[in-house]
Amino acid sequence: MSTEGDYDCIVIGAGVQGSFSAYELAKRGRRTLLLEQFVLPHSRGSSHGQTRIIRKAYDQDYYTVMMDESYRLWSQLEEEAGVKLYRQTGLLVMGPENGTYQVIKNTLQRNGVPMVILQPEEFSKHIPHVNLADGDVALVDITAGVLYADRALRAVQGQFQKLGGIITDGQKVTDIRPGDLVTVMTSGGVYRAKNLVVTAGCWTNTLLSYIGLQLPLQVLKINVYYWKEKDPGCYSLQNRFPCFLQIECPEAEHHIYGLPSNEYPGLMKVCYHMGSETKPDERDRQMDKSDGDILKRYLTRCFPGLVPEPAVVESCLYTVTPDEHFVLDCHPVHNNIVIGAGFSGHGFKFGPLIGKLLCELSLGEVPSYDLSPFRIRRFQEHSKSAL
Ligand SMILES: Cc1cc2nc3c(=O)[nH]c(=O)nc-3n(C[C@H](O)[C@H](O)[C@H](O)COP(=O)(O)OP(=O)(O)OC[C@H]3O[C@@H](n4cnc5c(N)ncnc54)[C@H](O)[C@@H]3O)c2cc1C
Ligand SMILES: O=C(O)[C@@H]1CCCC=N1
Repeated sequence: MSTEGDYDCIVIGAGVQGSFSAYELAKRGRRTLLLEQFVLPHSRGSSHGQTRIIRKAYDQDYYTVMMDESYRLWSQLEEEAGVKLYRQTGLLVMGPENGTYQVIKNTLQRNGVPMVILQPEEFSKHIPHVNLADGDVALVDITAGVLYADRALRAVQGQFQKLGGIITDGQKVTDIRPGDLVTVMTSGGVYRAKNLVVTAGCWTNTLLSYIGLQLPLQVLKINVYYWKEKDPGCYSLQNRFPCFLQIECPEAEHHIYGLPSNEYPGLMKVCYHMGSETKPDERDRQMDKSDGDILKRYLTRCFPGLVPEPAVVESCLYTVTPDEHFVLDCHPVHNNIVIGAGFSGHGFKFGPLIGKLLCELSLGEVPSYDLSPFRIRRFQEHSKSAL
């Protein structure tokens, strides 16, 4: 058993959201313990892997507005840690003129986000090697790009430790006792703190079951596919190929997205924004790869420069809420317990801001943004509160 200790705050889960929350708390002078069940770094949750998309192209204003600050916080971390975490590539958004594409375009315009609308007749001049589907239109969110995910986790955890924060990995939290001092039991010790932040990704409901709460969260296994370029480099970051988001296409019910080839030379990451249900500890027993067939059909039609057979397949997990919006809130009864969950496959880019917001909630401050879209009580009819 490790040494017991009292902290101002304990954060459970060292994924992107827990790591940034711990870092913010330490920056604000709080003695903070970050607990992680696996030995770090690990690839069993949602935050591992080389890359993520960062963008302002959203269908809700509040995400676009929040991204303004998130970009600034990412660049602050880059400066503090002396590492490059973001590469601007732009995000090519393609889809039928009406529907989600139009909503995203309106949001970008309303919020003055720099973008380029590509006329179909000049599309291939700007974006070679891509066939814009008949009836589709396209724009580029200029602000968007690639975040180096694994590197970002290393950077934020390193900065947290430099501020005196303690990371205890390889210790699974097995019970939580609420109170003025919250007691957290792990496989290796017992810890106490005035405040607790739960950022446990797909395992959130297991942890919430110790404190009388359940959220309507669905866990999905996402197959992360890389596809070989026929002409190496033709979709590469070095050749200024952008990230892309394909909305509403005949092959797919859900979005398809991709990032330029970079981390594995000659391979481009293209994935389906949907997966099959799993339990977090049984991810590798979920073998459904039907999304691969959807992607093959789409790539054959729209990305003729890729071999339509996956070259590399990795795995990752989404924790999805019914409306795909995050959960950022205090526990309904124990207000010294804060929950950050349900990032629904789009939370990485917000990491630094989520950390700041969860820190503000934890310190009892008025949060910097209106958090009503992220409240637990929106799930009234879904939530199985055992309180
Ligand atoms: C394939 C894929 C592509 C994505 N693409 C994008 C993208 O392009 N842009 C974007 O913005 N977002 C993207 N996302 C989403 C983003 O990566 C997630 O929203 C984010 O990583 C969620 O982080 P988290 O900290 O909530 O969860 P996690 O990273 O899973 O962290 C939770 C941590 O809690 C730990 N934990 C759980 N239970 C316990 C316990 N009992 N005791 C101790 N520790 C515990 C876990 O081990 C884990 O390390 C993508 C996600 C996936 C899977
Ligand atoms: O959040 C993102 O940018 C990616 C791409 C679109 C679907 C989900 N994640």
